[in-house]
Amino acid sequence: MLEKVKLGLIASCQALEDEPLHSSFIMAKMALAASLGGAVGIRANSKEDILAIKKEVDLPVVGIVKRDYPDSEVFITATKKEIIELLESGCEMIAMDATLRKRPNGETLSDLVSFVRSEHPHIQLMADISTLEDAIGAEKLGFDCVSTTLYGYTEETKEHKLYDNDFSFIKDVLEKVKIPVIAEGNVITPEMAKTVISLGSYAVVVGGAISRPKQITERFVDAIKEAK
Ligand SMILES: CC(=O)N[C@H](C=O)[C@@H](O)[C@H](O)[C@H](O)COP(=O)(O)O
Repeated sequence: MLEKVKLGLIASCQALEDEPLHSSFIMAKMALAASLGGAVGIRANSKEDILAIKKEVDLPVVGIVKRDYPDSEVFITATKKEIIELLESGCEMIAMDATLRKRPNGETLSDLVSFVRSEHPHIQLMADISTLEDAIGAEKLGFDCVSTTLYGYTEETKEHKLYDNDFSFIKDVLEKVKIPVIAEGNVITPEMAKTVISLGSYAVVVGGAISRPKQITERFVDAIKEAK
């Protein structure tokens, strides 16, 4: 998958149960629209959505399963159960939370990586990181790439947005790891996408700004309010 998405746009097509567009049919159509627009890869949540997307578009998919657990804050591909679902989905790459936080059931990131590597070596692995330490740890564990997905979404980083200080977080990650760094999270304009690629990101993932109409609408409404 990595070869196919180099310097390109990965469109994240996700809608959770509480979102208006929650539907595998709609996510597959979103992916089709993204594909027609020139996206080179899709990021998607759940086996059902990925199966539907795979029928609609011929693009590589990075799959996740979002699931909440009572004993952990980790919710993106948290345990082996989610990995097994993704292995049945036909996705080319699996992304998982690669923060240093405790996982549910006492499972460990290193065991999950070893499981995929030993049993399914053709599947590539993306580390969803929130800090520099996460990125360095993920590279040591043998991930194929890191994505800045969780920067701004953990207790430790919640005050930050990816675009803060001219994308200083991405610059730091790019300096510290050799594996491809993918820019993801709050890339909300084409200019921002261009910036992260010029900084050296391997590819860029854009979600809400493409596939979450509620979020896009709110941005327009807020801008209009400022003009009043
Ligand atoms: C933090 C979290 O749960 N991120 C999720 C990860 O898959 C998605 O909800 C995001 O849409 C995705 O990361 C892309 O980011 P943005 O939608 O900001 O372009």
